[in-house]
Amino acid sequence: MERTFAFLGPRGTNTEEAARLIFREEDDVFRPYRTIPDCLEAAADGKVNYAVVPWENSLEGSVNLTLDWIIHKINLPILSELIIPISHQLSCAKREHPLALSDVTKVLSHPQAIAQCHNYLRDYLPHAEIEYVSSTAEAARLVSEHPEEPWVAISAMQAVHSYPVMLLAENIEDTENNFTRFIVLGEKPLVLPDSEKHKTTILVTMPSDFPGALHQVLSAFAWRRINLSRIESRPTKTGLGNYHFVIDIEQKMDDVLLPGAFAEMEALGCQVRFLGTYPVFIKQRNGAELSLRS
Ligand SMILES: O=C(O)C(=O)C[C@]1(C(=O)O)C=C[C@@H](O)C=C1
Repeated sequence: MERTFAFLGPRGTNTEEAARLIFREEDDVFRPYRTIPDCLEAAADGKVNYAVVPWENSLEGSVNLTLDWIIHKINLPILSELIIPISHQLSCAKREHPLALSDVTKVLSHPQAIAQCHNYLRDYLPHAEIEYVSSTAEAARLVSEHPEEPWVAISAMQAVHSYPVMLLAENIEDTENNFTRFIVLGEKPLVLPDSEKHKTTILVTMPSDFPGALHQVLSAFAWRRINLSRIESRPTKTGLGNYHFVIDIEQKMDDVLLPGAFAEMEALGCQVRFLGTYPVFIKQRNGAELSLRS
């Protein structure tokens, strides 16, 4: 049966690579959208079955736009997580001779990608202006459409192959430990391969003026020996100092332990919203195939 996936486009983004790595049925259809909110809204409005969006990067931290849209705008469960290594390539529009780095006036890319290449940019392109665009593939596309301009793009290799650009430098990310987590959201359950690793994500909103609230929330997990892998705070947008907490729990939803922890937090006056319980798939840097970290 056909499954449709919205991804942050245009073709050649890291998000598209992540989506195509895991969803490989013959009938799987991938549709590019211009922004992360567009992807999420397309899934929420039923224009596609699922949205695949970036969620967290090992160098730059959370993708706040994704967090905020999930917290404030849509109500779709997280169905799966994909973690892939990210490498960035520098390219210019196809021309007779490669552009000299000293002649480059502008570097285009997604803000997360620029942040992951700070060292290279400081060392080799300190004179160039930075222009943030909606995705790394959009940067390659824009650069390819302006061959008369001394511009370069930072993008994935797939974008270098997808647009008329030429490679100037390979793997310019600050460290090899550059991984991005992507999540898949949608209304219908997804048929996925088995995974050894699972997570559950919740959103906790504390009552205001409650001394030690965060400590008590954490102790609901600690004394049950439940492992957490991330706590991210985001403003509730109701006033300075008010926060939601997105909490990643290193296990599947169960019948006893997690409901017990959630009930304990609710008894403290916290609101607990369940965002999903899902398998995790990880591609190692040197593995051609998707593999699971044990
Ligand atoms: O622009 C892309 O290629 C994306 O898929 C987005 C994105 C992100 O938002 O983090 C994904 C992975 C990299 O971390 C850089 C950019």
